[in-house]
Amino acid sequence: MTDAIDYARYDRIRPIRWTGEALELLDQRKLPFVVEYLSCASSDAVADAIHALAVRGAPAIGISAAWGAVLAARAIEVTDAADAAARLEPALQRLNAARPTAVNLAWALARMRAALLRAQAGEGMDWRAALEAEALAIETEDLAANRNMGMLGASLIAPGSGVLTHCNTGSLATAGFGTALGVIRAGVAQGHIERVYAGETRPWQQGARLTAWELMQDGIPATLIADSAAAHLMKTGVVQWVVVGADRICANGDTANKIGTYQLAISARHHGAKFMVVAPSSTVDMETASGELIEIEERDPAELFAIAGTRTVAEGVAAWNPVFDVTPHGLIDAIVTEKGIVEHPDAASMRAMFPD
Ligand SMILES: CSC[C@H]1O[C@H](OP(=O)(O)O)[C@H](O)[C@@H]1O
Repeated sequence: MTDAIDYARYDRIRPIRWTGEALELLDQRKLPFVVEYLSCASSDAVADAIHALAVRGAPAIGISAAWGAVLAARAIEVTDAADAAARLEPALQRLNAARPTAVNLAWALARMRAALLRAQAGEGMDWRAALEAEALAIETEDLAANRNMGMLGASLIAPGSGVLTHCNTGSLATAGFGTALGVIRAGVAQGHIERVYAGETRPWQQGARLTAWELMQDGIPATLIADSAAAHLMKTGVVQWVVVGADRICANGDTANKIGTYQLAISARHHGAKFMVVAPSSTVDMETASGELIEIEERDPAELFAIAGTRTVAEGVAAWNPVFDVTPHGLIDAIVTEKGIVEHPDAASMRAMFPD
């Protein structure tokens, strides 16, 4: 499924680097003009980097937390795996508390706890080695999933199409290639996608600062739009698909994603554009029945008061800064994961795709 694309050309951007001693994170607060890595030598440093959005993107924060668990394991002086679980738990809790909405964080930490349990049961290698192998597996699986989803999602897009995307869902948000941006990369490579539009994604500007940078690195022509221009763009008829990522997909297909996604879905439906959510199965949370149960992260209102460090708002005004919203499954035409495509998602079709 994935042999038609030269993936090496998309591997230049690596936001997460495990050195064997520390986790190096490409500091996404400084992109696109400063390429600088943050070296995290402890699990708390990783938790801080996730909270501060030095590393962001649902899959990327899950992968980073997994490596954070490896760093925590190295910091505790126990040999017995049974003692390790209890000693490790506070650090895992601090990693999990770094951001609330993306389920990938909790999912990755659950994978690490399960690896520790297997080590405790005496299955094979030393427990610290088992955790390191699990973190590597989580990262490797994510890259393979993205490449597969790219082809699956691109197969839905007819030749000659225009696509609008939101936030950043590329190599910077994952183990590589990206989710929604992976579909765009595959669709462009196959000649299906002729026009790529990226929303700037206020207030953190993931689209303007990160997605535009990734697409220019690829040599893929792209047009940046203000978030507020999206409906007007769709009215002109140049957008056939809106393709976005996800931070948590519920059991009925309701999807939490970057703030502004919900209004894109409403506008897409009004203007006859299709709406695609692309995310690995690590983003699917079958334990959460529907979108109103998802905790929506609210960040410091001050993020709305300045651009690139320059204040643009009068003193004294209040601000409300939710950084995710929920798109109801009825506005989603397709959910693409590495396990396959769920068209017109609802509780039944989601359960059929994710039975256990
Ligand atoms: C493949 S990234 C998924 C998701 O994460 C982003 O949020 P943030 O930049 O705040 O971490 C955005 O919602 C992406 O769609």
